[in-house]
Amino acid sequence: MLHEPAPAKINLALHLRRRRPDGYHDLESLFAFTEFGDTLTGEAADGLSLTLSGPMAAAADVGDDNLVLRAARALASAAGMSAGARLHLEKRIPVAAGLGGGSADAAAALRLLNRLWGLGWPLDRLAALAEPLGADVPVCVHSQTMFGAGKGELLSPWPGSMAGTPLLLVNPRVAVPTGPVFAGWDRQDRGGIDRTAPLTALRNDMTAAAVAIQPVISDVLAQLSAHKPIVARMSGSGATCLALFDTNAAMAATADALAGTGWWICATAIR
Ligand SMILES: C[C@](O)(CO)[C@H](O)COP(=O)(O)OP(=O)(O)OC[C@H]1O[C@@H](n2ccc(N)nc2=O)[C@H](O)[C@@H]1O
Ligand SMILES: Nc1ncnc2c1ncn2[C@@H]1O[C@H](COP(=O)(O)OP(=O)(O)OP(=O)(O)O)[C@@H](O)[C@H]1O
Repeated sequence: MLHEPAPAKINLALHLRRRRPDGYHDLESLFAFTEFGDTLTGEAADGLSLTLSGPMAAAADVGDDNLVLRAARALASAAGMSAGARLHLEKRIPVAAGLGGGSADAAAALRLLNRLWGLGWPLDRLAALAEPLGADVPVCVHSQTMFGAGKGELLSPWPGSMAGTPLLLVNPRVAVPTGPVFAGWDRQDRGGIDRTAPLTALRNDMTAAAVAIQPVISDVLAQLSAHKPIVARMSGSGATCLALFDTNAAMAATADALAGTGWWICATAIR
């Protein structure tokens, strides 16, 4: 039995640049990954199957459309073989939450099946195959802090490590679909990411459009900011917001203070 972690993705910064003729958006993002995530397990089998368990399994129960299965079929087809694997997903990442959950699962499937089927493909080759599965899937194949441009698939290394930095994730238990948030962007290019700037000088340009759809997101950001984190910011298209802290004690105190809200709260760290 093979095990593969599917770390949740966060956008420490997300700067939108322009709407493209194909309807997608060129962006710049500082992507990072968390110690928290889903877990995919798999073993050899004749046909392809997927079972789900875990706190968020119901929302990810989308049958043949599951990104794990779509990734498996894409890899088998590219490798010229028939897809055979018995897969199981422990689903913990909230769905439609800005944490790239489905993308993380698709990427985990590519890494796991690359091993199970003895393909030996390098990560860059898996990431190229991942592009049609979703804009976040290539970076999830790497699952490490990276700078992304284009739709998010033009990846380059981010110098320095933030691994171990205490991180709080808070989702007000509302699902936010990605497309409508992009559509609500005011199309003002506020500039790309200055790689030498401190995190606090960077932005998530999707925040206003997401707040227009789910106003509770501004409450989450206000409550996190009140506890003086290094930075508090929405991730992706929301509604999950993240806060980075200097110490685990400061993170835990903030988690305690928000416990009464009924929001989904996850105390973790950057991986
Ligand atoms: C918001 C982010 O999560 C930030 O990391 C990503 O840009 C979105 O990644 P994703 O969910 O994997 O996106 P996809 O599944 O490829 O696209 C969902 C929808 O978002 C919009 N979309 C996505 C990525 C992008 N660069 N421009 C877009 O306009 C498109 O309307 C698309 O139909
Ligand atoms: N394994 C999966 N886990 C979650 N959602 C999946 C999965 N497979 C397919 N989906 C579909 O993908 C949709 C988006 O879910 P996901 O959690 O990936 O989005 P997200 O957190 O909004 O991502 P992003 O950070 O890119 O905005 C779901 O509504 C669901 O229909």
